[in-house]
Amino acid sequence: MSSTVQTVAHTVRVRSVTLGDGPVLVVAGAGGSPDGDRADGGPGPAGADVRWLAPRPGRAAAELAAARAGRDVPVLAEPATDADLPAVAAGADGVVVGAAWARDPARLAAAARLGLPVVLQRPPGADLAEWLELAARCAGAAGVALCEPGEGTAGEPPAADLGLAAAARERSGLPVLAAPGTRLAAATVAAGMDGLWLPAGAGEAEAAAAREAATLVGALLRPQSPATLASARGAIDRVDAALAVLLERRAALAGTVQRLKPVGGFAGRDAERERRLVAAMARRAPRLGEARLAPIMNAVIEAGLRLSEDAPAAGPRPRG
Ligand SMILES: O=C(O)C(=O)C[C@]1(C(=O)O)C=C[C@@H](O)C=C1
Repeated sequence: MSSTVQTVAHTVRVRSVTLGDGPVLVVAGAGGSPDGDRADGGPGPAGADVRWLAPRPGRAAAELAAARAGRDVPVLAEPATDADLPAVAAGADGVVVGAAWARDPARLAAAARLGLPVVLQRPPGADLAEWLELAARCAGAAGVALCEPGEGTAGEPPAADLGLAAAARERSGLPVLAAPGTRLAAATVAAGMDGLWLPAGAGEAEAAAAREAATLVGALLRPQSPATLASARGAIDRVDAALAVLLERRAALAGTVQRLKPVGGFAGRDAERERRLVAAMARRAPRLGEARLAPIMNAVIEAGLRLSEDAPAAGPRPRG
């Protein structure tokens, strides 16, 4: 593939996206069993930042081409056989070394030599030392990212060992993807993971939950240092998304307070309470400080009071 693939320290560039710096990426597609579910080039869930394809033996070229058709999303490919490597090199933006390949030194080396970024899954039962030792053997790769697939429970998609994945990230400095299963998207982002890996079979709802966790939890917990206008605006958009959720929640709570106070609304405004909440916020936002926060919070408070007058029933009813 003629796509640009480059590595910056601790980040791995996969065509148009970067793992390890910037937003948490949603990676969706194949895998999920020790051998990797071999999938066709179907569309995968909408909203994924990266596709993960496990082409069937001998069909890598055709299935990669089908996966690319109509969607400008970077594609990772998990080869089935050694004979598929040239097609992967030609048609994928990164190569996945799945559990079935990771412990085969010749195959690991051959995958790394393709010159693509490598996504190295932790083989079943591998401890941190073994996983990082395998990563160190990826000479020639255009960067290495780790993927923590977790162990499956009966009837459930696998969920990552987040403690192990976080330790791998800290120890190696490499970006790490981890499988959130059906319930741990927010926890996976909070654990510092750089990508959420949704194995084959994940539907639109799981992809949407992953995207939401990447946006909201990422905005709160993931430091960003964007270098381009587009990436800086993307980071602002994520922070604004989190702010919107919090503002809506705050307005509902303020509405509850209005119904609980002896005198609610603008008539019951409490200047001392407002001053104290601004001072408390300034301790978490020292660069903005009280003087800049005060007018912001005044606008927020007044919007809440107006909402409680316009739509008094919209908030939750106080209990007891
Ligand atoms: O805490 C209260 O008394 C409220 O009515 C809530 C609230 C707010 O939105 O935080 C709104 C108006 C008051 O002047 C102070 C604070």
